[in-house]
Amino acid sequence: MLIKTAEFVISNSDVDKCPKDMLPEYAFIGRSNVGKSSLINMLTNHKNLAKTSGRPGKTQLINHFLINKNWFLVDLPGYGYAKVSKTAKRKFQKFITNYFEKRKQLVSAFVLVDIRHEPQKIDLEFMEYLGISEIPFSIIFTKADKLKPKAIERNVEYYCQELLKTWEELPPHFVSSSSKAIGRDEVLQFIGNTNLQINTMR
Ligand SMILES: Nc1nc2c(ncn2[C@@H]2O[C@H](COP(=O)(O)OP(=O)(O)OP(=O)(O)O)[C@@H](O)[C@H]2O)c(=O)[nH]1
Ligand SMILES: [Mg+2]
Repeated sequence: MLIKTAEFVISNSDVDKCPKDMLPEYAFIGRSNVGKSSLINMLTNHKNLAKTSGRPGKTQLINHFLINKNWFLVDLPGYGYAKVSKTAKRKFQKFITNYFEKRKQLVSAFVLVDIRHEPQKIDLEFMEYLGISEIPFSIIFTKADKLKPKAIERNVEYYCQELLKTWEELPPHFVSSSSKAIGRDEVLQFIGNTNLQINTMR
C-alpha cells in the first residue's frame, strides 16, 4: 500500500457529523500519549498532519484524514488520562463508543500499547469491548526505539501469553516506532490486504 496523498478533512465529537462518504476507514485508539497521532504522521510520511504533544490529552476529537482520496485514517483521543474530570471522561467515553458502535465505514481498529509496559487493565478491557462489539482490531506495540531487540521480543511474547489467557486467538500485532519508521511497511501492507472492504453487515 503506497500513500500518495494524505489530507486533513474534519474534526468533531459527533459521529453523525463524520464524513458521509462510504469510504473505508481505520481508527487508532489507545491510552493518551501512547503515540497514535505520531503513528499517523509516520504512516503518511507527514511531520505535522496529526497534532502530537509530549503531554497526554492532545487529541480531543475524532479526526479524519483522507488517504489517496479513497480511504480514511482516523485519529481518536486517548483514554485513561487521569487529569480529566469524571464528567469530561463520561462525555468522552460516550462519543468514542458512539463512534465504534455507529460507524459502518470502520473496517478495523488499531489498539496501540506502549511496548515498554505490562498489559494494562484499561487496554485489555477496551480490547474486550471491541471483541464483544465484533469490531476487528489489531495491536500495535509503540515506541520500539526505546527498547533493545531482545526486550522487544520478550515483551511482545509476554503480552501475547497474557492475551491467550482470555482470547482463543491472538489478533494481528505489529511493532512500531514513529521516530525510526519501524513497522510502517507492515501496517500499510496489512491495510492493503484488507482490500479496503467495508463490512456492510455491521
Ligand atoms: N521515542 C518515541 N517517542 C514517541 C513515539 N511515538 C510517539 N512518541 C512521543 O510520545 C508523545 C505522545 O505522542 P502522540 O502521538 O501525541 O500520542 P497520542 O497517543 O496521540 O496522545 P493523545 O492525543 O494525547 O491521546 C510525544 O512526545 C511523541 O513524540 C515513538 O515511536 N518513539
Ligand atoms: Mg493524539
